[in-house]
Amino acid sequence: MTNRNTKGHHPGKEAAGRAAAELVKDGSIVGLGTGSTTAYAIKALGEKVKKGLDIRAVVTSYQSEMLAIQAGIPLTSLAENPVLDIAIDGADEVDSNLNVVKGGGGAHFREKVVSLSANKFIVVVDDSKISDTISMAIPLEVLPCARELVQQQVAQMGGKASIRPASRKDGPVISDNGNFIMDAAFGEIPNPQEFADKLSNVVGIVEHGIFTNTDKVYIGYKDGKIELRE
Ligand SMILES: O=C(CO)[C@H](O)[C@H](O)COP(=O)(O)O
Repeated sequence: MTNRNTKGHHPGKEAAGRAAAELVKDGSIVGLGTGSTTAYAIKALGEKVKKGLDIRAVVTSYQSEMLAIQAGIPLTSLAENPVLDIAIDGADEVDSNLNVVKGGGGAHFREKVVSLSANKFIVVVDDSKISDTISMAIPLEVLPCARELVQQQVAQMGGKASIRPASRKDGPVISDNGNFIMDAAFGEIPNPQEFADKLSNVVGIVEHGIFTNTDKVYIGYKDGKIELRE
C-alpha cells in the first residue's frame, strides 16, 4: 500500500524497522504502528513468520492491518489480548528525552491505545525526526462537533489549531475512527509531559499526538547505520 510517504526505498527507515523487528520473540503479541518506517518492521516480521516465528499482532490503522495481512502476520485484538509484549511504531519528532510526537498519518489515537497496552514501546525513525525539543505542530484527533470549542481552548493555551486538509478529497482529513484531524502549533514545548496532561484536559480532543511512554528509539541513517537511544 503506498500513500503519504511510503513511496520509494529509504535505507534509514528500513534499518530502524528491521532492528526493531529483531526484538520480537517467539510467542509474542505485537502492536503494529502505522507509517512508512513501521511498514519495514511489518515486512521484516512477515519474513520471520514465514520462517516459523509464532506471533500475533494488534494493528493501529487500516494501513497497518492491510500490511500485516499482506505480510502473513496473524491478527488478534486488544479484546482477546489486552496486554501486548511489545509495540513498534514510527514518529514524526523525537526529543532528547525520548518524548515523541506522532499522528502524521492521523492514527495516533489507536497508536496510543496500543502503545500503552504494551510492556515495551519501541519507536523507529530516520534521523530527520530527531530534535532537541518538541516544536512541531501537535496532531489532534477531534470530535467534529467540537472543532470550534477545541480551537478556542487551544488558543487559550497560546496555540493555533487548524483542520488538516485532505489532499484528494475536499475538506478535512477524517481519521479511521470518523473524527477530524487537526494540527495545533504551540512553538517549542519544553515540558512535554506537563503539556500532554494539559492537552488531555481539552474537551473535544479524543487524543493528542504527544507520547511520553517510549522505551527505546531506533534511529536509522541514510547509509543504513542505526543508533539506539533508551
Ligand atoms: O504517527 C504516525 C501515524 O499516525 C506515524 O508513525 C508517523 O507519522 C511516522 O510516519 P513515517 O514512518 O511514515 O515517517
